[in-house]
Amino acid sequence: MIEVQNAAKSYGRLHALKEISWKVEPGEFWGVIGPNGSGKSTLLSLISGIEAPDHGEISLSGQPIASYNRKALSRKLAVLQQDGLPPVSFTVREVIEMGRFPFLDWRGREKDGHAEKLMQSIMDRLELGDLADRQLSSLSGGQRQRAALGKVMAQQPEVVLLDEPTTYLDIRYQQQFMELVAGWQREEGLTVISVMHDLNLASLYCDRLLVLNAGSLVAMGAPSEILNSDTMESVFDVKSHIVAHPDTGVPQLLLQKDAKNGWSEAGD
Ligand SMILES: Nc1ncnc2c1ncn2[C@@H]1O[C@H](COP(=O)(O)OP(=O)(O)OP(=O)(O)O)[C@@H](O)[C@H]1O
Repeated sequence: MIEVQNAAKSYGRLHALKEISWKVEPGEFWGVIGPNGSGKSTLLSLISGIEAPDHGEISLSGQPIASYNRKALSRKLAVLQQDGLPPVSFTVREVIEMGRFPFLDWRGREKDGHAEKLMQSIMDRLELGDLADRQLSSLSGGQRQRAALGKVMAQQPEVVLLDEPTTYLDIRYQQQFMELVAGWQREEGLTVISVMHDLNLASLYCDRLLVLNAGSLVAMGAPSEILNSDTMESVFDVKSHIVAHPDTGVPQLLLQKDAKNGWSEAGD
């Protein structure tokens, strides 16, 4: 589905990404993890075609990303940022309809006769019915992010790129958001690549994790292969305990308090 071959990107003298090679198969759910500034968003911007690599190749369904025109790319791939929609005066319904842009003909008319049904099913699924006529500027961050997901769903892409999509959400909305994406992915066989800062969420929802550190790809594999105390220390510089999730067995991270900061159990 997506192939990244020796892709590198620098900003001035800073090597944001150094020779990354990576293959994503259709229907996989990948989490991209790594410390601040490790190149996660840069990798996503190369895959989405927003930026071009300095060298190397990125292809989607066997064709270079750069060879797609905007509409053709939008039918294949959608991007959702951490703050997916600004608080503007468009209503939720209008914004979700904007997701249909790649499917409009030259007169701005919908080519797909089932679009109305699709809109309704998205509204129902995301429980946006009551918010449909509200302006984005009157919604909470969590509600706006649900509307942003609706817009991306209306786009009916094959690949979704999510850049820290749950950053501003409270714990309930984080879970709800990831469940909605996971349900959509299972039903449609969607390919998902999500930059994640919350490693426990990443472990719960992603099939595979790609780890970046200082612009280099340092590990990839199932969460059970990746999330261990050694990686946490070498990549993230934190001391942790890894425990198995009682329901699913996937690794979950517990931070250790840092004794270097002068704290000790005995309080001395
Ligand atoms: N447009 C740009 N111009 C200059 N430097 C940039 C630009 N975009 C990113 N960088 C730099 O490239 C490096 C990687 O940035 P990137 O945003 O990809 O990291 P990240 O892993 O997504 O970080 P975070 O977790 O903090 O969001 C950083 O040092 C960043 O400052």
